[in-house]
Amino acid sequence: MTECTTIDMPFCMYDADQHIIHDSVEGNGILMCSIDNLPAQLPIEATEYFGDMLFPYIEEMLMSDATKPLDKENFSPVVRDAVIASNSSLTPKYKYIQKLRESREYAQLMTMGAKKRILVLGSGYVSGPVISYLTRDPNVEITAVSMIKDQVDHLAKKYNNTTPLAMDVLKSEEKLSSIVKKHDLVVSLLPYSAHPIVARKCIKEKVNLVTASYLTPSMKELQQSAEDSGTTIVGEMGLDPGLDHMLAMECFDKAKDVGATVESYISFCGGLPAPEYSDNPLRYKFSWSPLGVLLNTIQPATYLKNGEVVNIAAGGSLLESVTIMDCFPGLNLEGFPNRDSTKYAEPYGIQSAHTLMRGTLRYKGFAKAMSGFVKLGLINADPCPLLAVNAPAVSWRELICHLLKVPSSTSAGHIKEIVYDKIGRDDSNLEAIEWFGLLGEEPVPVAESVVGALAKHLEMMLSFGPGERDMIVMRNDIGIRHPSGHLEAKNISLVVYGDVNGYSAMAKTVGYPTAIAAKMVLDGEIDGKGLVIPLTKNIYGPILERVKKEGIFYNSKSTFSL
Ligand SMILES: NC(=O)C1=CN([C@@H]2O[C@H](COP(=O)(O)OP(=O)(O)OC[C@H]3O[C@@H](n4cnc5c(N)ncnc54)[C@H](OP(=O)(O)O)[C@@H]3O)[C@@H](O)[C@H]2O)C=CC1
Ligand SMILES: N[C@@H](CCCC[NH3+])C(=O)O
Ligand SMILES: O=C(O)CCC(=O)C(=O)O
Repeated sequence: MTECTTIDMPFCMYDADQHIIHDSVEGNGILMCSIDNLPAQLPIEATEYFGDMLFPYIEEMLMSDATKPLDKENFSPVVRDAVIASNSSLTPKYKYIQKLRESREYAQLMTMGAKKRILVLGSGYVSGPVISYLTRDPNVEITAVSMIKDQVDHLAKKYNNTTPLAMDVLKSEEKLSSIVKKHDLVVSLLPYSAHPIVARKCIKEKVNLVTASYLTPSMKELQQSAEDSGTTIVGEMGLDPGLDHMLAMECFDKAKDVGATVESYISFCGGLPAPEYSDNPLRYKFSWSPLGVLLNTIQPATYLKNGEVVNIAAGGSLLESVTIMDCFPGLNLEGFPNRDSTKYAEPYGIQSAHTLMRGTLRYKGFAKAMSGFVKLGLINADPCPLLAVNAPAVSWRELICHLLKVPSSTSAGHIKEIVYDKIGRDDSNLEAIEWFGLLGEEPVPVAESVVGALAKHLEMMLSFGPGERDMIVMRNDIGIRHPSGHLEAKNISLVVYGDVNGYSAMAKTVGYPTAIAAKMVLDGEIDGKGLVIPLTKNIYGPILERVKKEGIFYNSKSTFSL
């Protein structure tokens, strides 16, 4: 139907052979009635009858408690049988709806025909270029999945051959399996903690998987089962980790080819606002998962410096190990170590290096302001029932009182004094805490943890506005000893700016390598089984070449000394 019939003209005739609609009820065709304003046209008797039937049940419905499980409610059978969903699940009588939905989605997927199907999980900061790149091939069909329907619907409207699907991947594992099975490849751009669940489904269904995320211990546990099932699981395929590995390996392999030895490797990378948009106390705006950014500040770190292993404890100590970085002298940068760098000595094949360090770059001032948040207990991922969805709302001031174990009736001046002591009586840190409203009356967002709430709060204050852009800066410094005895100090710089009102630099430098790798897996260009990261020439060679076509360029310089 191209339009609805009306109360005055309730019928029309559709002649499918001729593909014409006419008002007459005579002649060939199907008699159609598609009035779209029926509820407003119900006769008054029907409304009254319905009201009379409903009335006896109103009181028990009003008195019910929606947070209680259905079987704990004292409902009459009529009301109980009318409850379609309770506590986020369909009630037993209505479980069939899930089956109907699945068969509809399955039918939709099947209409995609003989094309290659890719399941893209997550529609956050870096997903755009992944879908954009993959849908350039008209033979690729994407199913884009995320929790919020509007977000995936938006992606589906923006890109060709993209079908949206809103679901919570972690709450519907059975459904996830059935969807994975219907695809040729999965690209997971979910928060990294979700990847092992997705990877297990992929292994079970023998569907290859690509992520931009670190291969964490729980991913590494899957090595054997992935190999046994013949599944390829590509990880660390973004910017950092990702392009950093590829640029390093290209350099190491070239050094080895000429009989040289790599003595040191230092790699720093930062996703930053372009300098003109760094005007806040953290000098930072989010271009990728805010929770990921915040949690990274309390990770432990290990690196090798001049032959000595340096360990930095978890809980924020790395913010104290910050150093001024002069690698891009026009930028006021600082750097701190990122995770365990030493574990790359072997996969990089540079076991003899005396220095091996990976780190994070920020504008100067980030680490100090962030350390104030750490000291107040705001970067804490433990479950916090105080912030649960059904708990009474709390303000940031009340949360700070709770974290500092002082009564929330404490006067504003006294709270400020206690906070000031807690952060080492640092004026600029106190200013930052006030700037972000953390002593104010604004309600704390609902979240599973304090850091989850802070991530949501900061994301609202530190996102890129219209016309603003981000940048990514990466710098690899490599010391290479040549057979002649000369030491080559080689630096590789990668600087990319976001497109104003287009893709961010982070989305491009994470999304394009991920998408290129996904296409390579799909086309059999990457065919290793088990866990794969981009350290071999057959992988990094084509990717480093292909990202150039997407505007991602790097340059290198060398100086030699004896
Ligand atoms: N290697 C690298 O250089 C980089 C790696 N990454 C990694 O890439 C991945 C994507 O990053 P980014 O886009 O910044 O992350 P975001 O946090 O912006 O996006 C995550 C997406 O996953 C969705 N999601 C979260 N939980 C579920 C769930 N249970 N079911 C369905 N959908 C869910 C989110 O939906 P909603 O928005 O509704 O919550 C959102 O669309 C992350 O793992 C990140 O760590 C990111 C940047 C750089
Ligand atoms: N380490 C850099 C880049 C991270 C990109 C995501 N892995 C930063 O935190 O800004
Ligand atoms: O996805 C991950 O592994 C974590 C995010 C990340 O890449 C990082 O911490 O730099």
